[in-house]
Amino acid sequence: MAETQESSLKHVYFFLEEQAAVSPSDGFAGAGEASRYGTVTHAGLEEMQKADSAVTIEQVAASPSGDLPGAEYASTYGTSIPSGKPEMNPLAPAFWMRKKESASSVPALNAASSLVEIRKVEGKGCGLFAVASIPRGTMIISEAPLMKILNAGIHLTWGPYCRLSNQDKAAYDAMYGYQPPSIDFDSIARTSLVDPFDDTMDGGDVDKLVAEQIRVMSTFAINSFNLQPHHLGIYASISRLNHSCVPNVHSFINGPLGVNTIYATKDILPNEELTITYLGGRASYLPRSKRIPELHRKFGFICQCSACTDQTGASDGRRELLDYLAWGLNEYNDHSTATDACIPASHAAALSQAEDLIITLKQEGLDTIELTKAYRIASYAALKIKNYEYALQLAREESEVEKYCLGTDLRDLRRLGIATESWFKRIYETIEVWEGKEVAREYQELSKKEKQKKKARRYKKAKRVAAAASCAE
Ligand SMILES: C[S@@+](CC[C@H](N)C(=O)[O-])C[C@H]1O[C@@H](n2cnc3c(N)ncnc32)[C@H](O)[C@@H]1O
Repeated sequence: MAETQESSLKHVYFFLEEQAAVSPSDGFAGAGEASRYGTVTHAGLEEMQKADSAVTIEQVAASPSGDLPGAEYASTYGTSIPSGKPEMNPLAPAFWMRKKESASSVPALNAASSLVEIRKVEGKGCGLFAVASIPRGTMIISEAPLMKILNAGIHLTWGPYCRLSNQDKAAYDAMYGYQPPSIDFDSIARTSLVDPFDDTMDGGDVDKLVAEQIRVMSTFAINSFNLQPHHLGIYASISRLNHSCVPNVHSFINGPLGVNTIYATKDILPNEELTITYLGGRASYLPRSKRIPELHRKFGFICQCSACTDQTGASDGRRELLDYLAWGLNEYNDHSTATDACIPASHAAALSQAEDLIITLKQEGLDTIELTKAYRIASYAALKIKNYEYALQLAREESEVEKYCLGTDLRDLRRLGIATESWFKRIYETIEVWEGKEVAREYQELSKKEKQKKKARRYKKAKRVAAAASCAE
């Protein structure tokens, strides 16, 4: 059991690796980081779920954000991104820009949402912008992929592209494209896609065809998301989301629904740009001096977000602290000894460290999916020291963040036993084992009441926001 718990702990911070799914949402930590923070696949979570204990830290490894664009080309095309990482672009290393100017004409967005529209943005091509006030927790877009391919090779884009309807082809053709110089698109096209024995084409025809295939492949490369477990997908609207190191929306690939959902993780004002993070895992916590070159190397742009332009050092200081806190909590388990100052050696110390992590994430504006995992660890530690009320309060906080990042249709997470709902169940079971049925029932009642109070407060706030918005109009 000790071994199971420890290996599970390795995954507590899998989300740190994940949020990339860049989305093109959900990150870009280097391959070397994988062993330190661990990554969790659905299969891995299922394994973790098998461990049987009243409360084990595997339950802490909560909500997946495994929606990020695929890393799966890595093996085929030689990038160093480990498979399964939620990176926005599997072909990321060393992109060079192919057609930034293509954004000069703004294509009509077949909007998957009436809350956003596509606009040109100076220096970024196009992006998605709010056309109304969008309160935190709003599901802004729910979109099926325009096209998806098996993540076994970029050459697989050509066939599905040719079969797109004219309308979908037009949406695809309007998208932004890069050619990563690290990938030899030309030889992929000539060896995998052109029949060398076809003598009906002359050399000029072949070159034209190859150029067209390269265009299609490079568009897919920069705009695709990782659809677990085996596909990559490109979205007419969602692939238009630009990056910020302080994002205001979260992308979640909801497998059972077959859609990518975009939720507002902050209150968004009319005309504000919607942004996701292309960075995941520890890469999010890099100081700007390292983050900026990393984004440039992988995506070909210089990030000008508020964190990257902060010259005061405050943002860098917080990210350094986040890295320290998160790494230590990742190493924490029921048997931790303080071999390193940042690894909590007791549950009380872990609780305090997780609280610091929560506060710092909020201060840095990273109050998105990472926060659910921080709450889960804090709740786990509180439960271990038998502070049941606090454990439940932290679980309710987690549940709220889960809702505003992922929504409520979480069939996959429930099936895997990693949704907050399952964590609540585990807390009650643990109380029952340790304190008896009656006490567990009392806590359940108490938590129900607190949930209702919270709901009433949320409702009042939503009414206030709606009233303020109608006054402004
Ligand atoms: C998935 S596309 C995003 C949509 C794209 N801007 C468009 O016009 O369709 C990714 C590309 O957008 C641009 N981009 C994304 N975020 C950016 C940012 N914060 N600053 C500048 N360019 C950015 C980069 O060129 C990047 O390679």
